[in-house]
Amino acid sequence: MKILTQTELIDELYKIGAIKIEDIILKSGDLSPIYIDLRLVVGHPDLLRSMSKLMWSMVQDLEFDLICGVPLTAIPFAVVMSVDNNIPMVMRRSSPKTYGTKKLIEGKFQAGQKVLVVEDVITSGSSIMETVQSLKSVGLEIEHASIFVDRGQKGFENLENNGVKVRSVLKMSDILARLMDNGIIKSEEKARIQKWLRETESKIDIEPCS
Ligand SMILES: O=C(O)c1cc(=O)[nH]c(=O)n1[C@@H]1O[C@H](COP(=O)(O)O)[C@@H](O)[C@H]1O
Repeated sequence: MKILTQTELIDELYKIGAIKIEDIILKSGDLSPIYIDLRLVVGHPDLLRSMSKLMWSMVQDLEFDLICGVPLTAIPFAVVMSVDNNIPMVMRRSSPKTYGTKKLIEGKFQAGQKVLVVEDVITSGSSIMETVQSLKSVGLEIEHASIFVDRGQKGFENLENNGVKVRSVLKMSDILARLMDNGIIKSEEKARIQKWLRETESKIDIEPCS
């Protein structure tokens, strides 16, 4: 299987409509001029596998016992990483079940085990922190997160300040540079998007977590 290079990957993501140069409301409520929609990747199994292999290559030197994808979009990436490398997975529910076992974290684990958290896109890092807190509440330990796209706003810094080190495959700056190289955006548009990303960054904070 051919592993895509960074530029091939950006071209492919643009081709399937996963990189959108249009105003879209973020989780934060801000209207962003660019949006990365990796939910579309499940419709392209070769691309999903290629992206998961790249995510794995960024973290394979680290020590962890389990993998946990942030629900929902990162779960397919976490499954491929788990199956390809024979590392067990756990799954976080958005709220504990009110029936049956009433568990928040599903799967087989023991307190003290180290979990690699997997996420598709980070903006503030708040989605990762919600999963990290749930994992910690059952005694699991989290040191690292594997991300596909870091929007280059404050997520990296917010997560590091909360004890989670981030390794990402792509940064928003790589995406913007490639979109300009292949003529999809012009330099004025790139500058406009970069200005927006810089200006909104100062508003992006997350609560410190214990
Ligand atoms: O809403 C976002 O910030 C966001 C931006 C983007 O380009 N793509 C995208 O998928 N998102 C969503 O926002 C989440 C990450 O935002 P944070 O929790 O602020 O880091 C991701 O899990 C996505 O659900």
